[in-house]
Amino acid sequence: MASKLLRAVVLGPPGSGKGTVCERIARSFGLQHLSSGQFLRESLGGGGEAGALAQQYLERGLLVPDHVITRLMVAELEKRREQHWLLDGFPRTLGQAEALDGICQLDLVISLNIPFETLKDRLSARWVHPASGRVYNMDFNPPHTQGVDDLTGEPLVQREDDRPEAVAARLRKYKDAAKPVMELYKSRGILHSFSGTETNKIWPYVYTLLSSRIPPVLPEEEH
Ligand SMILES: Nc1ncnc2c1ncn2[C@H]1C[C@H](O)[C@@H](COP(=O)(O)OP(=O)(O)OP(=O)(O)O)O1
Ligand SMILES: Nc1nc2c(ncn2[C@@H]2O[C@H](COP(=O)(O)OP(=O)(O)O)[C@@H](O)[C@H]2O)c(=O)[nH]1
Repeated sequence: MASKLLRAVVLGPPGSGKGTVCERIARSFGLQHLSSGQFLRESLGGGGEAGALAQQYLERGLLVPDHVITRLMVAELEKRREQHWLLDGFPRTLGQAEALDGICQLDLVISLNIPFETLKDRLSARWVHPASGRVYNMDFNPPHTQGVDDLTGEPLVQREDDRPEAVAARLRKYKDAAKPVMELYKSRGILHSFSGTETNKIWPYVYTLLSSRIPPVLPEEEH
């Protein structure tokens, strides 16, 4: 078993289950789940330059410019040089992938390939706790009490860009930006694609792949 630090990325369209799969991997293998969306949300209101810049984009549901997110992610990765990590939401463009290449060598890229109809259904049933980024789904993982976050009891909200009218355009945009990123990782032989409509069915394959690189701290069924 390799002892070097694992550098992994999970790619997939909005609603594909990146956050859900990353949480399971983080728990099962004891590695850090680093979500670019989460870092951006945390940077807002902190008085910093990155936060002020990012806010203008997030308010409008837009991707932030490459240099803003790259600077933020590089700073976070620098703090975690001695840890295994897994990226969720970054890189999202070829420019970001090239910047990431400048600071590390990726071992593994997991791509979640989920049918469009499934994505639409999931996003319209997604509810989030804005402060923490915790995500619920009214069918798949509902909160204990309807409409409120399990840990804080604060209200859950539906994101504007999860409305069905906004989803198709969002998915198209994702595809255009992600295609060259996937091609890059495929050409390098580190891309592993998983297709299906249910995270629970994809999970055992993801677990097996990860187990070949890093020892698990929890068995597959205890994610
Ligand atoms: N790598 C990135 N490049 C540019 N903008 C980003 C990046 N990551 C996140 N953002 C911005 C734009 C996103 O709309 C916002 C929130 O990100 P995130 O929580 O990952 O949700 P998302 O819009 O990607 O939807 P989803 O969780 O459905 O994939 O942050
Ligand atoms: N019905 C159903 N919902 C799922 C499944 N996997 C994840 N979800 C939900 O689908 C939504 C999108 O998942 P998320 O992990 O946020 O995806 P991301 O946008 O790629 O990070 C969330 O509400 C999840 O709880 C699944 O297998 N079935």
